[in-house]
Amino acid sequence: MAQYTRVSGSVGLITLQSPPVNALSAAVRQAIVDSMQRALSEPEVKSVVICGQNGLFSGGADIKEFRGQMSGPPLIPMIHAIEASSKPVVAAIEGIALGGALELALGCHYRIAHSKARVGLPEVTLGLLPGAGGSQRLPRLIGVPAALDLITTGRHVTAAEALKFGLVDQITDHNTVNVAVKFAQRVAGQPLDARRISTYPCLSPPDVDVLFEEVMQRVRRTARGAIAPIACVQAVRAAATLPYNQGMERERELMATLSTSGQTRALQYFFFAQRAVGRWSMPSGARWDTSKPRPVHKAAVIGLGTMGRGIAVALAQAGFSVVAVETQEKQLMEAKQAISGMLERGAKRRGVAPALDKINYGCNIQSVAHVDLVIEAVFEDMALKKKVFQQLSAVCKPGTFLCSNTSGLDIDQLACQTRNPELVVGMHFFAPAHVMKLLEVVYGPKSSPLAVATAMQLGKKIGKVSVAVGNCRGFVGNRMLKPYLEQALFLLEEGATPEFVDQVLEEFGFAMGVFRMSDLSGLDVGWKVRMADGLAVPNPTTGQATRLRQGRRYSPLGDLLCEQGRFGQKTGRGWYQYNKPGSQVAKPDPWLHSFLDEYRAWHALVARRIDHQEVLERCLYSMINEGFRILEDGIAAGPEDIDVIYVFGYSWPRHRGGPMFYATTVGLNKVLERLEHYHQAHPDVPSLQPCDLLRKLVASGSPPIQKWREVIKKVRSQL
Ligand SMILES: CCC/C=C/C(=O)SCCNC(=O)CCNC(=O)[C@H](O)C(C)(C)COP(=O)([O-])OP(=O)([O-])OC[C@H]1O[C@@H](n2cnc3c(N)ncnc32)[C@H](O)[C@@H]1OP(=O)([O-])[O-]
Repeated sequence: MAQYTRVSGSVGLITLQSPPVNALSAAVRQAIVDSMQRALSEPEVKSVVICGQNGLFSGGADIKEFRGQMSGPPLIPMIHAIEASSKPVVAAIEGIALGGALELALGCHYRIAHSKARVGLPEVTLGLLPGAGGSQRLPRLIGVPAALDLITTGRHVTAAEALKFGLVDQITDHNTVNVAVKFAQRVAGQPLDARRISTYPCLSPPDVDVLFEEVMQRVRRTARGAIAPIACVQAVRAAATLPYNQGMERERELMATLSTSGQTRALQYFFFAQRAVGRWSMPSGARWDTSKPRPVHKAAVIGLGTMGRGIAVALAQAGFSVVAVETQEKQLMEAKQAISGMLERGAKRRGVAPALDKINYGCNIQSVAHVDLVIEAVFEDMALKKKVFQQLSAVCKPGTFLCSNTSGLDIDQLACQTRNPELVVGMHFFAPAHVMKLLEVVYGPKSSPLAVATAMQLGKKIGKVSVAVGNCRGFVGNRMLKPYLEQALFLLEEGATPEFVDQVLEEFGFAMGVFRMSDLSGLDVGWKVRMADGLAVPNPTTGQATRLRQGRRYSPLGDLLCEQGRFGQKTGRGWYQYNKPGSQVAKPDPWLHSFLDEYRAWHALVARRIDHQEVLERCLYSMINEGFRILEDGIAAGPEDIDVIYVFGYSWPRHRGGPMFYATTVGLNKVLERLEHYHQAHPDVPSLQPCDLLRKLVASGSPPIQKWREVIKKVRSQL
């Protein structure tokens, strides 16, 4: 809705009213059209101001409406009518003007923004382009280079930056609507021809072709298969090379292609999925809206290796007082230097003072006695972690939350070491912890809703997307990674190369294929875990038995590489070779190819030709199958949690929505049928055996992903 009032005698004020973000729903658009007609027909009204209620201009088109048939007046003619108005129209921008809302403001003759407002055209992040004239008006107003930047990245800019670009005419620290109304009174009756952006020529730099070529190359490189950024460049190019009307026609064509693509559906799903994970629930029935967090003022990090350093930086940068503890004197000094460097570089990038004084260092666990929350980040060794939790329980003041950054160990075993197991949760950060957005908050059977709520809130405050998950080996992310890694190794045994497997996965959209990723993370990490589990054994014998461990098929390939000291990038050798240890440029390694040949000969395996489809299906469907098991087990509350974890923590291409959403685009019946096929071919690989939930979803007609929770509830109630 929108409210129309007359203010100061001669100004028609249109206030958008559609909580929570005044999105431009059909009702809002209709109300704008009606209000404009009224303002134009009332002789007393000399000018118009458009604003949004509750200090928020608008979050743009109503994304929920994209799912169904559009109704109500379309945005394009509505904005054209505003621009063509004979009375000046001023946009009073408070809070945000994003997407269609900024396009609406670009149709106005003037734009006045509050100094704290943010504006942007984030349509690209939803798999779209600014398709209500934004791709044609913005370059005409602020020039091609700046428009290309804003439209292809979707980034929000501050009012100050918008003023610098000429995107807004004025910024104010005062009541924006009042300022805009006064402004509207002043400009009433003035000629408007020079204020209609669609009539402006599009000013391009002399080397505009080179610029478009460069931007297109950059976008193709970084898009990882996403089509919207490319369409955005094409639309701006149309603005730069065609008259306005023809440019609008091109915008319409490109928009039509994007809006029917699977990518925009995936990105819209993902937009809501990101918000859904904040509404967490636990199997006990505890929920986000009934569990209050306790404020955390002071936090501690125990163990200052790579993860601990990143966590300390993330906390300090968000304004928390941090006690950083490392018991080895030499490592403490190194960590101190590294953390200060990270804080200084981060502060320089953000143009703020480094938060060096937020961190106090200590080499004794006693120094955490007075903090509100501790994050343990010592080496991934259960015995060591148990000892730390015993010490923490004895040292910390009553009520301190004790969290572990373990990437997969049993939270419950750690909780059992403490006097208050209800205050123990996992906080699984991803490396580098001050950069990566994902945080898995892991609750054990004893974790209280208070502890979960507090960890979730802390995650939010330090800028993480936090997902609450249950306690099991590997939690959600690493548990699903296991079958994916396993299939990749089996494919090598059967005839593929690391380069081919990686190429297929990177073409799918992963930032890195499985082998390049393993080289980056370090092959020794998984090796140590497999040794502790009794899986990796030295000097295996020949024959079938070597490739069977604990009753299931096993590939010792990764162990054999580690036995040769090939730990990946850090040693300069892994699945690839590198110029020197630490180098990131992976090159195919002839040694590795001969090693694979010898391995196959040793085990009497005959290499066969493996195609693109088999690599994708075996790696991805086995991972998706594990995702269904996770849902069945109640470790993740819904598919959105899994998808958010995979996009933010494991570089799953966002335009494919996450593994569970991807399964719906493939078709659940097809995923089931292919899993059955591969399981028949590899009966000793349990991860290929389709899980019950997948079968039940297919049997119930493959409902849309938004309905899965109902089926899951039914499956669980039958257990
Ligand atoms: C021809 C077409 C051309 C135009 C295309 C477009 O305009 S495309 C659009 C271009 N615009 C964008 O891409 C902007 C997308 N939105 C945002 O970036 C952020 O939501 C924000 C910055 C507006 C507010 O951030 P914040 O952290 O303060 O809050 P929050 O994020 O938690 O959201 C609060 C609630 O509002 C909901 N909701 C929000 N926006 C929309 C919407 N447009 N629609 C519907 N709903 C929307 C959101 O789901 C949530 O609901 P819930 O879960 O409570 O039921």
